[in-house]
Amino acid sequence: MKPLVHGRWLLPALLLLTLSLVVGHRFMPLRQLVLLPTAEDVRFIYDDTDAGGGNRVEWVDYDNNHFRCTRGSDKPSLYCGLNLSLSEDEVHGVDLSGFEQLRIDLELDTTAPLIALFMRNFNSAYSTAGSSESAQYINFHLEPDDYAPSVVVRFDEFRLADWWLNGRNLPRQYRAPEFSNIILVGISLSGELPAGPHEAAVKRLVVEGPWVSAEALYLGIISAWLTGAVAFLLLQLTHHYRSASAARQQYSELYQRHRALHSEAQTLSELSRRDGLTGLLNRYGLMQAVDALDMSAEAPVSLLLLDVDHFKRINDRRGHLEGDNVLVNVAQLIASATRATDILARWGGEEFLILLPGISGDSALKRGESIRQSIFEAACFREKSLAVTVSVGVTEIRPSESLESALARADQCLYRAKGLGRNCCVLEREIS
Ligand SMILES: Nc1nc2c(ncn2[C@@H]2O[C@H](COP(=O)(O)OP(=O)(O)OP(=O)(O)O)[C@@H](O)[C@H]2O)c(=O)[nH]1
Repeated sequence: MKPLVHGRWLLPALLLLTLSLVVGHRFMPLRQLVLLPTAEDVRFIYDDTDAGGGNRVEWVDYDNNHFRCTRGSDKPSLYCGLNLSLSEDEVHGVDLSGFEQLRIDLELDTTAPLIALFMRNFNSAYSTAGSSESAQYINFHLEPDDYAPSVVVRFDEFRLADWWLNGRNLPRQYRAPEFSNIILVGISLSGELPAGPHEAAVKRLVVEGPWVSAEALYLGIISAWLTGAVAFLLLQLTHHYRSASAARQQYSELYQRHRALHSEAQTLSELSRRDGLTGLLNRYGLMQAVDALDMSAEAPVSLLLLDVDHFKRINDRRGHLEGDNVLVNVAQLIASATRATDILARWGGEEFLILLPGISGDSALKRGESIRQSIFEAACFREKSLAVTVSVGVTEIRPSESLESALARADQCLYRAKGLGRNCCVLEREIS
């Protein structure tokens, strides 16, 4: 399974993306909502005549929101301005809470000491339908130094007017400006207007704010990182689990193969030590068995060298296959006449070698005699009218003597047995 290579690039890429979002968010163009002019804007001008004031308002150019306030000198100057309605029923307004500032493009020709920008927010918690006066009055006063063709006022600069707040006994949460349901936006030439005409044209009224609030952005980034981290951990866990399973599977397969090879090697090793026809040890197997034998601990150790008599004749008369059978039967007879601790080997064609640990030369002679007898009388040969006999050379291996040396003596004994007419055993002593 491939490791998660792409993970190397993913982390720097995500860090870069996060950094870009955090930094880029500050420089992203703001979302805008144009309040004026719009195709269906509803606006009207007003003055303080009914309140006993001395200001008179009139349109100079309705299409361009251009109005004039003329101050009469005999009465007080209260207010005079232009309102923009954002609600048909003065109850359902526009939610501006996602915005951050108000931008107003103005053309002014006035010496008014103040220009009030204001909004009204309807909330049934403190407002009554049909009474626009009950909607929150949120305002900000521009002073002459602030007058400019384009003025921006942040929402956090707006305040609730004291005259609206006083006497209402509102709970604390309603004593701060709300922008969630604005039903009216207005501009008013305020303060003590100098006598004479004052003109203002509202070219454009726009609210602006980020497409995504900083709070939502950071929350989104944190959520994305947390989700990513959990997903990454899960992927890692799955990856490691699969790798571990694959490794376990591989280990198990290798172990099975190792066991099969081991058993095969044991079989081959065993085969390499055995004679293919009789199943007795071959020369190589015998040497290994002798190497493993502690001669001094097992002393005395005797050696029998046994040869089938006139075997060539058997082969010639009964065929090679029958000759093989004779060799197999002789091996079986030898095996059944010996102990498990004795070491049996096929030494050559029709020659067998028997090592008898813990057995002296005299006892070995008796054993050789017993083996010779059992072969001579074997029913398996008599049944086939086969006269199978063996001659045996017997010797006791001397302390520290090599096998080759003892074998040479046993061979002499065997030669002597053949000379004595075969089908007999000769002990080394008998020829010395
Ligand atoms: N069938 C068979 N014959 C074998 C095998 N190995 C050797 N021989 C034969 O054994 C015979 C041994 O003959 P000789 O060495 O002349 O000995 P012998 O006929 O037994 O005579 P003596 O040893 O003097 O009694 C040969 O003919 C070999 O071909 C074998 O594995 N199978």
